[in-house]
Parts: sequence; C-alpha cells; structure tokens
Amino acid sequence: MIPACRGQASHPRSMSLWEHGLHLFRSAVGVVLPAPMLRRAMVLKTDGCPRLVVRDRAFPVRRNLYLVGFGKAVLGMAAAAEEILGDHLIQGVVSVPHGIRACLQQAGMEEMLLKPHSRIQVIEGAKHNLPDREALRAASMIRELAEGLTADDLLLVLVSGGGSALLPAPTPPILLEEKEKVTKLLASRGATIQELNTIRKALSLLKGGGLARAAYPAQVLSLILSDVIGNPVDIIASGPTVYSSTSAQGCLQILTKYNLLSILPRSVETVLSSSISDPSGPKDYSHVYNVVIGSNSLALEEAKHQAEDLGYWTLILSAAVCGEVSRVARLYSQLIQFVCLSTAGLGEGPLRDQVRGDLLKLAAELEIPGLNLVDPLKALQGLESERWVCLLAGGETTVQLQGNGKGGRNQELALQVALELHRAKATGAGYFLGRCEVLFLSGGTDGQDGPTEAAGAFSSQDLVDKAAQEGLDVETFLSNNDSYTFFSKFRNGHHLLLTGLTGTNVMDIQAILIRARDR
Ligand SMILES: Nc1ncnc2c1ncn2[C@@H]1O[C@H](COP(=O)(O)OP(=O)(O)OP(=O)(O)O)[C@@H](O)[C@H]1O
Ligand SMILES: O=C(O)[C@H](O)CO
Repeated sequence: MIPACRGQASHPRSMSLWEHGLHLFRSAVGVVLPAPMLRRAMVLKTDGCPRLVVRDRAFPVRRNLYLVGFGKAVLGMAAAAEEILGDHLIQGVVSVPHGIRACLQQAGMEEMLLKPHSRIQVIEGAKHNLPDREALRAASMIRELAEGLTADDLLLVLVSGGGSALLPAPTPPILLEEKEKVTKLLASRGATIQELNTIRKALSLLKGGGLARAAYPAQVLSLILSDVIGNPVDIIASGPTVYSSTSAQGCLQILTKYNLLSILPRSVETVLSSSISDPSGPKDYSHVYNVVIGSNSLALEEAKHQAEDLGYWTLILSAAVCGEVSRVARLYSQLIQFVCLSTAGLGEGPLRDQVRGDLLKLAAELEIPGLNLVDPLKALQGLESERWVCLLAGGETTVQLQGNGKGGRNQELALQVALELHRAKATGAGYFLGRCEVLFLSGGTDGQDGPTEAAGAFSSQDLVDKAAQEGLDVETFLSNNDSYTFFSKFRNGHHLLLTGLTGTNVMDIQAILIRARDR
C-alpha cells in the first residue's frame, strides 16, 4: 500500500518541492487504487430490494452474482468487490499476473489479496506479460463460467491493463503459440496498442466482445481501469465486453503495414478469411454496461486538487501525452522556461515570444491529442509574479532503445528534461531559470518504470552540474538508455521515485512545480 502522504501536517512553505511532488504523485495514485475506486464505482443498497447501483443503473441482486476478471490490477479490484458484494457473490475466476500474490504479500498489501475461503478462484499466469498455458486455462474457465449463466444472473467483469495477455482464447484452429508469434512480431515492429489489439480481437473467441456474447442472456456489468490514452473501452484489454466493429480488411491493412502477410501462420489466414465471408457478428449488446472507473485523468484531477490546497496555481495540460521521450522532454523544458519567465515578472519581450513560438511549434509537431497550449500560455502570462505554479500531465511516452543500460521511460524523461534545462541555462532564459526553484517529476502509476524497481525520478535545472561534481556525465548515461543506473548513483539514489508496486495502473504522471526563489 502506498504509505500515507507525508508532510500533510506541515505548512506548505516549510516543505520542499520534492515533498510537494511526492505528495501529489501519491495522492494521484491513491485515488485509483482498487479499493477506493471500487467503493466509488458501486454501492450495494439493501433497503428494499437489494440492488447493485453503478452510476445511473441499478441491478437487482439476489445471490445471482458471478465475477470474472483479467489484468494487472484485478486482484485488488476483486478483493474490494468481494467485500462489497458479500453473500450475493456466488462464484468467480480471475486471471492475474504470475507471482502477484507473493509480491503483494511481501509488500504488506494484504488488503489486495482475497480472503481465505474466497469464492473467487485466482489463476496466475502470463509470465513476462506473454500469454501462456496458465492464462489459457484461466480464459477457458472464464468462458465456461460465462456460458453457464442464465437471464437471471449478473456477471461482474473486472478489467485492467495487461488483460489481453491474461485472457488468451485463440479462435480454432489457431494455436496459442501462433497467436503469440503474431502479436510479438507486431509489438517488436512498433505497432501501436490500437493496432495490436485490433489483431488480437480478430483472432480471439473472448476479445472484441466475445465474453459478453458468451455470457448472454445474463446481464454483464464491466468495470474498467484504463491504461490506454483516451480510455477506448474497445481497446483496453482488447475489449472482451465491447462490441467490435473491426473488419478483416482492417486487420489485413495492419498486417500489410508491418510486413507480416507473407509469414502468417496458415491458421491465422484461415480465421481472417472466414471472418471476411462472415463479417457481421451479433450487434445487440443491450445486456452489457461498460463503465470506466479509473483513468489517468481521474488521477490528475486529484493531484490538481491537492496542488491547489498546497497553494499552487495549477493546470492539467493533458492526460494524453505521448511521443518520443526526447521530444516530450523538450516540450516540458520549454514550458518550464516559459513559466520561469512569467513568474519572474517578465511581462512581454522577445525572449518570451521566442520560447512561446518554439513551444507552440513543438506541441503541434508532437500531435498530442487535445493539447492546446494557446490558452494555458495566455493564462500563465497573466499570472501575478512570484505565484507558485504546478503543471500536471499524464499519458505514455516511448523510448527508442539504442543502448543496453537499465531504465524506464519516466526516468529517461526526467533525465532528458534535466539536460534540456541545463542547455537552456546557457541561453537568455538562463537568468530566469536561476531565479526559480524547479522540480520535474515523472512516474509510472503502477510503481514500476520499465524493468526497474523505481516508479520514476525527479530532476531540476541544476542536476547536470551537480552530477558532474560527482563525476557522472548525464549525456553518457542517456546515450546508453541507462537512466536507472544514473539515478541510483546520483546522490545515492535520492532522486529516484520509489513507491513499490501500487496495485493499480493508469499509465504515467508528470508534475512540474515552480516557485520563485526567496531573494
Ligand atoms: N533501458 C531503458 N531505458 C528507458 N526505457 C526503457 C528501458 N528498458 C525498457 N524501457 C521501456 O520500458 C517499457 C517496458 O516496461 P514495462 O514492462 O513496464 O512496460 P509496459 O508494460 O508498457 O508498462 P506498463 O505496465 O507501465 O504499461 C517500454 O516502454 C520500454 O521502452
Ligand atoms: O492488456 C492490454 O491490451 C493493454 O494493457 C492495454 O489495455
């Protein structure tokens, strides 16, 4: 469990920027932890006829509840759901990552484990995030449970990121190995999650609405924790309870784009061509209610709330930040320079116009969905000087791996931002950067950044110089994608964001905190 936020009792002014940043990150993650999220999402009302209330819908319950789930955060979600549902829950099966129970136990996160004698069966599988025999077994038990339901039953489906690998049910005659080969090839050739899951849906019995069809005529209530930008319910975990409009032609286009047509297993060709001759599956999904109960935006909203309480003028830039880390770092660095120019009271001037112009150009190039910097920059420009500023953003960046170092996209981003700011110090903006305290923080909400034990890292405009004093050359570490090694060495790991596994995942979060230095 993420420890309670430190420093809440202290006065914000006496807290360091790092304490503020940590508090914001922890609060953001806290709001999308399984138990609070489930408790907000559904309520069991027992006055009159017992019913499960989710948003504007009420589902009558009378010991007719079944539960299935798949995904990295689903064990904690199931534990919370079981507590809420009590005796109304008859039976359940969840497919969760290999080793997760031992991990949660070790981390002292017992509240995310099911009680002894639970009615929910747990299957651990998908070692290294790849579908395997255990995940296949779990998927077939989930399918069997769904197919056995009647019109009197309610199937609660818990979905989170990682669900695709944990619910493999290849359409015969495709074998698990064949499907895995196709998805692995697509991933290694740079396919997006939308492209990858479009193919997964076309080759699966349960994805792309298959689970909802299997459960018919039972009611299906799907509670979804989103790990995909924009929260597309048909893509998250490949949408097992969402109608899929994917055509076989669409799949062929993707396979052609990644040069895979000529090496497709025969079974995959067979399944795709049979869906070309029978493109329209049943479209009636009126028995299904899909609800996104946790997302990056929700986490950012909570962080905003907390930042405002601490006294910051706060803005959420976007919950859809994507693109190559080095370009995103440039965007953040220029934003920081712009804020420093503003809080230092430099109203107008060619320097600010230049930073503004560069920023707008870069933002347009990055094509971050929904990011419009024109209004935020205007608001920042109008801020009274010396005002504390907090900019928040979230999403998922990408790193083109070139070296063989150890790191993750968040640590690499924090280090790149430090380097960009260091370079900016040599320009006209240097003076204004020097007049501000700056903290840049980037972290994965699951508590694990790439294959490292850190969730992310934080940096500032002085990091490169300070590292040089310790004999650490930032550019050398970056060129080897070795951000984790860097942050572990630099100030004895003081700049690493270490939360441990959190039990949730709504992608990554960035916070920029800026305040004028006391003069
Ligand atoms: N040395 C490295 N430096 C920077 N990034 C790295 C490095 N090694 C791996 N990564 C990045 O880490 C990610 C893979 O880690 P992880 O398994 O946590 O990803 P994921 O499953 O997409 O993450 P999540 O579960 O948070 O969605 C990829 O984005 C990859 O580019
Ligand atoms: O499981 C998956 O497909 C990914 O995590 C996206 O949700």
